[in-house]
Amino acid sequence: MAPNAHIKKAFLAMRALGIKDAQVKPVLKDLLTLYDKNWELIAEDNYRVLADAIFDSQEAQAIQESKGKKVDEAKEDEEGCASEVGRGKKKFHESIEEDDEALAESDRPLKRLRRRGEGGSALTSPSLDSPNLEETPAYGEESGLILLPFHPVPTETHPDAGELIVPKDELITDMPSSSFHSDSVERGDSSVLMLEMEKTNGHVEDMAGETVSTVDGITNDVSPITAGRLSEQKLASTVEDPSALELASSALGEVKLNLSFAPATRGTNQHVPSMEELRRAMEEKCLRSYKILDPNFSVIGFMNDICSCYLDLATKGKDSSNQMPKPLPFVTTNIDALKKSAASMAFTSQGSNDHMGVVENVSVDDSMGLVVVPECQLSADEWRLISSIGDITLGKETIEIPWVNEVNDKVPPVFRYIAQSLVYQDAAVKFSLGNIKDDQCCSSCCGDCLAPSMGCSCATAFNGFAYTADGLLQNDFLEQCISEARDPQKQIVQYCKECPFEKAQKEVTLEPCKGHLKRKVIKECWNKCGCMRKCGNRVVQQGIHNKLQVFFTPNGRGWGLRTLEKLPKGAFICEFAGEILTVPELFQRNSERRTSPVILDAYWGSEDISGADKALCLDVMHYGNISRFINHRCLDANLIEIPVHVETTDSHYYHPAFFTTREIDAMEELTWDYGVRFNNDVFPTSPFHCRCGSEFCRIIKQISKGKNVKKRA
Ligand SMILES: C[S@@+](CC[C@H](N)C(=O)[O-])C[C@H]1O[C@@H](n2cnc3c(N)ncnc32)[C@H](O)[C@@H]1O
Repeated sequence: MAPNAHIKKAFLAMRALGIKDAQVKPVLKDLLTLYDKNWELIAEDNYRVLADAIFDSQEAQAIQESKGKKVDEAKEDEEGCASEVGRGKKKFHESIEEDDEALAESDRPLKRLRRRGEGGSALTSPSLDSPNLEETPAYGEESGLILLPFHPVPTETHPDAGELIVPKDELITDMPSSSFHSDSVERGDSSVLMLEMEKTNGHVEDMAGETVSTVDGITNDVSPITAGRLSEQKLASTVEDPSALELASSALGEVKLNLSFAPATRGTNQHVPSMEELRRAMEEKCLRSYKILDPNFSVIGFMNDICSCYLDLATKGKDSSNQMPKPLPFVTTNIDALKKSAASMAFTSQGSNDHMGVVENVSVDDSMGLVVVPECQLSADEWRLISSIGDITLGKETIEIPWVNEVNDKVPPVFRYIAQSLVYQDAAVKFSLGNIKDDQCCSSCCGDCLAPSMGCSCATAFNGFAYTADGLLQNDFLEQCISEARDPQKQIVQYCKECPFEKAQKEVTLEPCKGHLKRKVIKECWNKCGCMRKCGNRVVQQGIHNKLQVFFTPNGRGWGLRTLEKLPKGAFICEFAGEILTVPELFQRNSERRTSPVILDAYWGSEDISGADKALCLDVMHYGNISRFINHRCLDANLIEIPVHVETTDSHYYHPAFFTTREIDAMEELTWDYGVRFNNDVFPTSPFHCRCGSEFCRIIKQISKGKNVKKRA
């Protein structure tokens, strides 16, 4: 690589960390000399050596400066400042010096991603991880736009305070220097949260308070606050007090902002929310409630919101918080992410960054920062997309499913999340009690049909229950399904007299049916049954319950779905929910397809699916659930799709449901064999070059077959 390309990459890497070029230059120069221009060493682990060297040089500089100050102080003491007046004067000087120190530190990077001694990669910028560096902003361009939810109200004494704050220089200028202690933020219940800025030597400075009104009208006693840099926060619980949460601290940890329960409330039915929970709750609140920071936004109001969020989370109770530990997604909050998203038009067409009080060089995992979004320029869909980071289902499932992109700046495609399939237009799917025959339900059951004493007609009509008492698939049943799907010897193929699929292609000469696999199906109990809602024969209808995550795959397969927890064999993951279309309707949608529809053909060929309207399929392109992100894997996929009857036993409609074919580790991608042949041009999805990585990959087999044929010829 040309030397200037190396330099450019190094600067880009540092810019992604919020380190200014001027800070990079001297250190890089030294490193090049030290390493004898060995770029390989410098670039290793995403320029970790360079970042560490910059941090080290900054720390050394800060220590040098503080030593200088101590010498000055000692001199002052020697000269004798013993009188009260003298002490007051000294305190004044100290506070000025603290401000100076903070100012001196304002050139520091936004955040050190990895503190010294901690493992892992120092740099986790998504744009750097991206295999395509071309996609990162060109050197010299502004790379990001974020704004801390912090906007002081202009006052007589601080007329400039109404301006937007640039995080990397964000001294808290609306508050006088020294120490801050706001107690008694009354919320009308017994839990009182104390917000305190404390010195790390353990003592909280009890300063004379002054009354400040907050945005929500609550009047608090607030004493002066020491200038600190929110962008250099350390977010962690304090070690000494497990119920206290450290919100922020200055770079060297001299000043900390802690959130703690008042002693009187300890031991009540409350849990201490994690910083991640709190941060996520606050991010959502800021996106939903504030959207764009208005000039009246006050940091005190913001801190009050933190307290009430904290209180809300704390009083939810331990159990509810345990149900769903909230993994913090790797969030791309910079403007480049949005430039490439559906929201791009809104951003690029309107105004320059200058209009928005712009900030540059944002560390993407500094999620206290928010994208500054001019609200009026975004469509509802775009808003939904941005705010679905924590839960792509937008609350439509009982469990949250976050999305993350550790590879590039892309955001997920716009689609409407639906937890249940919906008829698009012509599909004749209607459920009625009258259509369910007595032998197709278990009206005489009560309780749990899986209890041994029960003789349940739902089970007898379908050769026994498919589920175990643990809610997993019976192993025998699952193994049969797997071998029928994978082993051609075990497959029963049925042929339609007049295949709706061939018919829908409107070819002049109707092609013969290519055959449909006869499938094993599951019948669940439903509303006409006498059993309880939690009956063990109701699994798919209970919905998704595992911790899943949508993520961007690193090898060119777009988005995928993975599990965040270990899954047992035979576990239900999700159903394939989308628009219910007739096959002709599907073919009318001749758009470029990114998603693969599912044909509900489990019974085709075995009975007369006369009339094209009866042959149905599901399309997840515009309306769908999490299954729209499941990628294909040839043959040995870890999910299998099994037809499940819930509301009806009609053969033309069922729920295609995904179950695990084996135990799956946390963070493993969930895959499913679409059944695509790659040489079959009738499969209703756009062809894709398979990158499943399976040793049984059909495309690889085809390629090697082709090579062999050529060789023989
Ligand atoms: C149901 S979608 C899966 C989600 C999709 N990856 C996305 O980003 O939205 C199916 C599409 O994903 C891509 N895909 C799925 N499996 C793949 C594979 N094994 N290799 C390459 N592309 C794949 C293809 O573009 C396919 O049309």
